[in-house]
Amino acid sequence: MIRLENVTKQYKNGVKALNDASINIEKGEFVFLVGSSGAGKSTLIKLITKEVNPEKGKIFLDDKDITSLSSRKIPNIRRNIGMIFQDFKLLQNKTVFENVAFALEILGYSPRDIKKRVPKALDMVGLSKKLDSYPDQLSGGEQQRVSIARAIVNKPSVVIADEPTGNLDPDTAWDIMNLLKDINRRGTTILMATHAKDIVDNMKRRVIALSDGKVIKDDTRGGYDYES
Ligand SMILES: Nc1ncnc2c1ncn2[C@@H]1O[C@H](COP(=O)(O)OP(=O)(O)OP(=O)(O)O)[C@@H](O)[C@H]1O
Repeated sequence: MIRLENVTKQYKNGVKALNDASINIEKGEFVFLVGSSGAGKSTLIKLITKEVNPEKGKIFLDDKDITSLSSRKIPNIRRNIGMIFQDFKLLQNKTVFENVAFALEILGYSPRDIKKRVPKALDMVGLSKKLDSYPDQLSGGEQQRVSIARAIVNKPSVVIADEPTGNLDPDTAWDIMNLLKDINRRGTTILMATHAKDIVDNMKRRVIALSDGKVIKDDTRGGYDYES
C-alpha cells in the first residue's frame, strides 16, 4: 500500500530529512508516525504525496512506483490520498457543505454525484445538522470533523493525518480518534503523525519512530516512547 525502500531526502541546505529509510504499510493498517521535532515525519508525508522528491530510493503507493512521476500524473496519486491537518485548512468563506463539495468539484465530479456524496460523508462524521454553518461558527472538534469528511468523501484508499489532534482538548481529541478508528475499520489505511503520547500508548497500534531521518523503531502494537 505505502512502501519506501531506502529513501533519502536531502534539502538544498544539506539537511538529510530522511536518511536511507524503509517502511512497508499494508492495506488496512493504522500506523502512528512519531519522533521529535525535525525527525523527518512531515518530509515522509510529503514524499508520499509527491510534494518533494527523494534523491535516493524508491516509493510505492498501491503497488505503483511513484518515485519519479511527471507532474501531469501527480493529481492521480493525490486523488487516492485523503489529507487531514492540525489546523484543519478549511475555506473560511465556504459553508461546511461547500468545503466538502469543493474537494469533489476540483476532481471533476458532477453536481449530481456531489449532492449524493457530501451528505453521506458529513453524516459519517456526525455533522448532518451543520451543513450550512461556516467554519468560524464551529468548535475546533467540529472543524476537524469537516476536514475528515473532506478527506474521505472521495473514498481514498489512504488517509494521512498530520497531527490531527494537536489543536484539540483531550476529550475532543479522543472523539476524533474514534472517528479515525471507524474509518480504518471500514478498510481505509491510516498513517497518522503525532506527538500525542497518551493517544499512541492507548491505541496499541503499529508505531514507526523516526530520529534524524532514520527509522529507529517499528513495533506492531507499540507505545510512544522512542528514545530509550
Ligand atoms: N524545505 C526545507 N528546506 C530545508 N530543510 C528542511 C525543509 N523542510 C524540512 N527541513 C529540515 O528537515 C528536517 C526534517 O523536518 P520535518 O519537517 O520532516 O520534521 P518533522 O518530524 O515533521 O518535525 P515536526 O514534528 O516539528 O513537524 C529538519 O531538520 C528540518 O529543519
